[in-house]
Amino acid sequence: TQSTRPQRMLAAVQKNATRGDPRSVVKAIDQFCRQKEWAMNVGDEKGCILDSVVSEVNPATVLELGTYCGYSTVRIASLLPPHAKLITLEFNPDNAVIARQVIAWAGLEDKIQLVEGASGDWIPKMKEEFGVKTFDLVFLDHWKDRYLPDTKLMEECGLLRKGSILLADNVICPGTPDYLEYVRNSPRYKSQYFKSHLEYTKVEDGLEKSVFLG
Ligand SMILES: CNc1ncnc2c1ncn2[C@@H]1O[C@H](/C=C/CNC(=O)c2cc(-c3ccc(F)cc3)cc(O)c2O)[C@@H](O)[C@H]1O
Ligand SMILES: [Mg+2]
Repeated sequence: TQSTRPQRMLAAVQKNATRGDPRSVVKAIDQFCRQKEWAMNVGDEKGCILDSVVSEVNPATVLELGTYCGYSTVRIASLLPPHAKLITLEFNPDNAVIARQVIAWAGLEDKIQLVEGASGDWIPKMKEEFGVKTFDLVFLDHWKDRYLPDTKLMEECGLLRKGSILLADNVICPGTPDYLEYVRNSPRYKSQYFKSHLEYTKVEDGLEKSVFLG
């Protein structure tokens, strides 16, 4: 039976990366996507911007919306201080199966909680289910038309505090126009655009970093 792209990506990790070495997992996926098959990971170029924001924020609690195969999950978790926690939401069970194995290969299971389900269902339950008060950093990389509704939901559920950082992928390509308009014009956010390129291509894309002002 035909394999899927996530399955082939996982095979590339298991073949080329060293168990317990997150950077080698990231490198193996980037090589697979450059040399074999494009895939919608945040990638190495935008990944460096992601790394610098994570290092600057030094978050104790991180929420990722849209795990996919776990590339950015591993990238973020590899930079977290001890005892920091990353919760990542993924509603496609096939992708979740792959992501769990990528996370395990990187040896980051202790820092990452992959929750299977939809962001809209889980955001309202974060406090009661996971004992999370607020998130220091949220990485948005799921369906692009869900960035805005989920951001409003996080506000309503009190999951953002003064200084919480939202970092959104793909604000140019495929684009998240309603989200961009909101964070750039709302008095409750201070927003900044980091120009880059769509993963593994020369097409323009970028990350939007938005500080919640409370
Ligand atoms: C809505 N709530 C949700 N809750 C939980 N998981 C959710 C989810 N929405 C989507 N997901 C999951 O996130 C992942 C979806 C990510 C969507 N990303 C994109 O569409 C995307 C697409 C591109 C892209 C860019 C150019 C192009 F020509 C083709 C594709 C580039 C990217 O970097 C992207 O992130 C899947 O694993 C999906 O199952
Ligand atoms: Mg993306």
